[in-house]
Amino acid sequence: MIMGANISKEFFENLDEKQVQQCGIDLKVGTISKLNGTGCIDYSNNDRVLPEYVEIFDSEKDEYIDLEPGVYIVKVADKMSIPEDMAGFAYPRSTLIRMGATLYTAVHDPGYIGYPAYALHVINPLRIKKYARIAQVVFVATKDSNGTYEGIYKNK
Ligand SMILES: O=c1ccn([C@H]2C[C@H](O)[C@@H](COP(=O)(O)OP(=O)(O)OP(=O)(O)O)O2)c(=O)[nH]1
Repeated sequence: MIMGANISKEFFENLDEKQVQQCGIDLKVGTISKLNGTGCIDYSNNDRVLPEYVEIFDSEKDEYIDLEPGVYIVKVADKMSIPEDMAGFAYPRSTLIRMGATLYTAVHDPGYIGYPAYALHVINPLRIKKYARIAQVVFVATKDSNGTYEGIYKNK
């Protein structure tokens, strides 16, 4: 079952009412980075390498950015703390899709705490203004989870 927003808003600090949707929470843009170099993904994580992130926008100090088609990494400005018996799934806002851009997102694990990062695929040129709401996250109850998230992205 998807949690109603009156439950999931408790997983965030400093939310604005505008972010509280019917069954999800809208997430704001924090920073935007370009990718530089080659990533490496393997089985054990021993050889895991993330490409260099070159920050090109920060909602704290910039008003807007005009993005050309390409792939960028967006770090959201909202910190979430997911309970041990829930998981989160983030989607692009439909407004973003209607402008010819989308997000690629993964599972938000039980026990995860932090500011998620998503890949933003800009297909049609796009202006993003500071703290734009670009994603919506929904939370579901998990049954019999195998522990909580303790990986390298926790508290980042
Ligand atoms: O699009 C997403 C989805 C999730 N997360 C956060 C929440 C999630 O709990 C955490 C780790 O995600 P995942 O388990 O997919 O990471 P991994 O690549 O398997 O890394 P690890 O080795 O730390 O498990 O990252 C994001 O930042 N972006």
